[in-house]
Amino acid sequence: MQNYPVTISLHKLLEKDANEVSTLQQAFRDLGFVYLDLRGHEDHEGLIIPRVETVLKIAAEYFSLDVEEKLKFDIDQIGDFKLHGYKPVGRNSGVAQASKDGFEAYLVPRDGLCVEARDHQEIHLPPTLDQHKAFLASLLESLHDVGLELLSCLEENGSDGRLAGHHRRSKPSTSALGMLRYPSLSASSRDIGQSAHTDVGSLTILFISDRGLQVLNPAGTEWHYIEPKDGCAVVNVGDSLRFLSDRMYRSSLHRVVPYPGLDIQDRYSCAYFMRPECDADLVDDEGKTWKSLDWHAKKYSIFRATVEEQMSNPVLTGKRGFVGLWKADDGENKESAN
Ligand SMILES: O=C(O)CCC(=O)C(=O)O
Ligand SMILES: [Fe+2]
Repeated sequence: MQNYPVTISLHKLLEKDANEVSTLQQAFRDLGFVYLDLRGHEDHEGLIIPRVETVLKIAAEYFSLDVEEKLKFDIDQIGDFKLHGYKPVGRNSGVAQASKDGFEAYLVPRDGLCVEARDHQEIHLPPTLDQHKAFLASLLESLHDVGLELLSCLEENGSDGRLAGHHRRSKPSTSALGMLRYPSLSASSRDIGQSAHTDVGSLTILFISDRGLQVLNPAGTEWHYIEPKDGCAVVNVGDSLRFLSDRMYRSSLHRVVPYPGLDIQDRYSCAYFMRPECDADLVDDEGKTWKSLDWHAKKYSIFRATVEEQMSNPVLTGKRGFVGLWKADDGENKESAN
């Protein structure tokens, strides 16, 4: 389906085009996903799209290192909140029953790079990334600004700060830039892709090099592929924005699986995970109030759980007993939601 999801122009949003703003709001109520056309969007640091392309090259250089080298910055060993560092392939549960995930990732936190961290610590990156620290920090800032613009457009009562006000530039948050690599995404392999999940934060601004991303339709019956689109990011709503908007905006399940008939090698993605300030209050579906930081920790413990544990836990998916398992014989037009 070529026009799925809808495409929103950042340029028009910046001009406060009322039609574009209402199309964005409707799309986030219905599906929680849009393409965001960033072509020509430039801030004081330059155009966004070429800078993202540079990040993907930096990511390729970094991921080509030996795994032992990369594990010197193991995300599970740096701090308590899995906000900074390297995640090897296979640490999370996978897309199929009893399988493991098929992607490696490096997460660069915003705190310590763009804003003083809660513990006042500076961030030390692996040498391959450290030489690009200022460049990465500036991209984090630019994408945060894009996110703030989107949030202000989502405030229904005319940009009253109700959403953007929980994501102030100068405040610590769990926001981070993720670089991801899927070494092999093929129906014939077992430990592949990324299992069905909703994002923990407010907005994810995602750049993809290849096919494989799927979103579950609002009826919960069918998976749709989201194809890469030139000059566009894929932007989706996460749990925190769903909670902050009193459940008005949808945080949809999505996953990364093989594309029928394709063996994809080295699929890269780059994501800005925009998340609320650490002490923002979030009220979950059971009426429990969480500090944003604690919601983050809770959710990450579920990503590491087995598929069986996930099935009995509604926190990951918002839907008890459903994790959207993929089967190796899922083919074209057969992407059922199990
Ligand atoms: O790599 C992708 O296309 C999706 C990544 C994603 O959903 C995530 O990291 O939360
Ligand atoms: Fe995601």
